[in-house]
Amino acid sequence: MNDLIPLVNKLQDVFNTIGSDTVDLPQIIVVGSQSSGKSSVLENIVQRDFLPRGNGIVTRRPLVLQLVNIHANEDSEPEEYGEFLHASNQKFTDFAEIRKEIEAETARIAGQNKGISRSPMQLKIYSPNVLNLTLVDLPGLTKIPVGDQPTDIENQTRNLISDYISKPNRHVIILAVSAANVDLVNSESLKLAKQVDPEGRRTIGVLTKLDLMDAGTNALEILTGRVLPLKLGFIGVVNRSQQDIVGNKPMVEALKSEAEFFKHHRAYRSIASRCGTPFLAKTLNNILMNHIRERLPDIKTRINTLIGQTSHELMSYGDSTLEGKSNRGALILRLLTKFASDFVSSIDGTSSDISTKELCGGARIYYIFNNVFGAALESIRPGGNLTVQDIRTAIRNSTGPRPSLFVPEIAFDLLVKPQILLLLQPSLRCVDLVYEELMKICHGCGSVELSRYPRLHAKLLEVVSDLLRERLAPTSEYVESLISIQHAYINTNHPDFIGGGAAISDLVRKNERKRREFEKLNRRSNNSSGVLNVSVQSSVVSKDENDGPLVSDNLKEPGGTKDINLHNGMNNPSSWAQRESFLTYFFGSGNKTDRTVLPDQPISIRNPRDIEELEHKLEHISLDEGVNHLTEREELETQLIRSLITSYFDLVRKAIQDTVPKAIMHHLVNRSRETVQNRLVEELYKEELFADLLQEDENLTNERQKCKTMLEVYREAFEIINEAM
Ligand SMILES: Nc1nc2c(ncn2[C@@H]2O[C@H](COP(=O)(O)OP(=O)(O)OP(=O)(O)O)[C@@H](O)[C@H]2O)c(=O)[nH]1
Repeated sequence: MNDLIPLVNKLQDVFNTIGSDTVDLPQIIVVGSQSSGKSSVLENIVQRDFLPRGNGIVTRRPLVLQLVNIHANEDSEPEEYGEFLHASNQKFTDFAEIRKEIEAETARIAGQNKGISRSPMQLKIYSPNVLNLTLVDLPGLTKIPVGDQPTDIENQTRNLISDYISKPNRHVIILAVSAANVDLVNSESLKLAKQVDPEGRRTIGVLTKLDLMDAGTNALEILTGRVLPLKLGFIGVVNRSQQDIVGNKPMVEALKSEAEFFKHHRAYRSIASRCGTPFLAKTLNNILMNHIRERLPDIKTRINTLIGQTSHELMSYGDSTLEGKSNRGALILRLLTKFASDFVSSIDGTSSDISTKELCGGARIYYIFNNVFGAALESIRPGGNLTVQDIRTAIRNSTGPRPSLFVPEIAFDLLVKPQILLLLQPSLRCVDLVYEELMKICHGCGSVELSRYPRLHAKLLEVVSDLLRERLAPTSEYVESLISIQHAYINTNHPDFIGGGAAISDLVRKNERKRREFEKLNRRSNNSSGVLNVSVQSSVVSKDENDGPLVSDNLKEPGGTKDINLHNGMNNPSSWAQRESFLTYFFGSGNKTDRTVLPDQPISIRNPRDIEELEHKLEHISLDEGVNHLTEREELETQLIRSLITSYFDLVRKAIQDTVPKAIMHHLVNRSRETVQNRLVEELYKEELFADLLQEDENLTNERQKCKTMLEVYREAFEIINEAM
């Protein structure tokens, strides 16, 4: 077994380096009748005296013996010691103590009087002279119960042994021990082994006590396989007798006597080389070796793969010795061109490593335009921040000292302009988001090769970041100016705005209906009583041809006592402005005097006292009255203003939604995309910078070295495996 130790140790190193499990050697399980010599055989295999032996039943609990190889050190031989699972804090360096502990622990669990127990005792022996192997000594089979043993002792031990030797997943070698001085036909161990290993592939027959056979008899027939054929054969051994043990006969001596026995025995002489404990050990060695060999092809394949992977990794780090001075410029040019083209292709979506998991590069910019920016604009509610009072105040203020005859253009301007400014913040945010995205794209560029040169990589990032930053300000300014442009001039002649006027026409139509009803009422009340009404009437002409010219808007001064007809065209509204658009009428045609025509019309006052009353009334209009109570007309005006604001804002929003992404693409994305390569060359392709830029990353140098070392280890391991196979 010692021959195997160096190989297995070397293999163990291989396993350690490739991070694989240890070589899982088969368990060797010793099975036999009571006192057949099982413990003696086991001790011979381990070549240490440590198991209790004696006449009668000795092994009364399964003993699971794990041998652990500890590497011999160049300077010193490591200490051999044993450790029990039940007393794991105690190191047994004296093997006689181990024997005593086994006896004591057996007695503790299985009692003093021949009783047996299924509960296994675990013992680990650490030694430089052992293989990592598990050996199991089991209680011997017995037919007649003695001492404390139960009546079904035979069944109990049989089941116990079966459990150990029939484990289907575990590779188990059965050492079926039979004493030669008992008829082999009655060998319980062989019977049991046959049950679990009918073809005899993993059973070694061990015949003990050949020295105790009756005079004139021998076991030659059995040992030569003529009685019971086993693939691994029968091996005869002569262990130490009870007398030898009592007399402390050393193991070496015992081995010598055994060899002598076979050499001089008449019957066994011819097969002496295939008898005895050394041959048994050698056979076990071969079995273990074959087992290892079976596993080697797998390990070899694994090492081969590792060699391939590691070589590939090593190549990716590049060869430190290759880059001579003459190649530097070409290398830098290649790396920066690659970086620039990575940047461009990420934006264009032509990059080779396009993700299918998440949006990347240009697609994210598209997402910003359509989803983020689009949603931000959609979420703005034009006029949402304007109260009725705001609108009314604006109207009043914009009319100055004149009565508010019509919804004035100034009020509309005043109110719609701040709404347009609401588009500024999301537009600028859109620029920022795209800028950030381009930054991200630039940080995502670069190859494994580039990672070798952290300084070059950092410089590339710096130059592209500078370029992007340079483009950010003009882009933001341009976008800001897009809003300012919209803010600068309110184009009420915009064709889309007139489309928005349809809503107003509805409003106008409603008002017309109300006006007619009101007129009827008014006429009736004028005829019947002298109730004073101040009625300011204005007419509007709808653009809607079906509607024809419409007259609307009545201003009814609160508590007014007299009709003031401000509008001389009232009697024949279609005579003026019939062909004018609603808006031209409403806001004038750009000429302020047009708008003031109507109030300049003579006011018909029927009674001079009415004027006095009016003046009196004006003096007493309280502020509250003026602010809190909306007249019908004011309500209409407010509604109109609101729908006009919405209509106008919508068309501006559309324009902004369209032009901002275009501006960003032109000023920021395309510009940087087009100039990146030239800029990089301009800034970095300078002879004096080459040395600094191409300074290699220290980590990478270390990685390369580690990789090289690993490759050597794998190659060495590969050689070891090749030798072993
Ligand atoms: N002369 C002689 N005695 C042997 C031989 N093998 C074992 N013995 C003796 O037989 C007795 C039993 O040996 P063990 O090795 O304890 O047998 P075992 O099978 O382990 O016994 P249990 O554990 O009690 O079942 C001991 O006294 C041994 O000295 C042998 O080949 N020749």
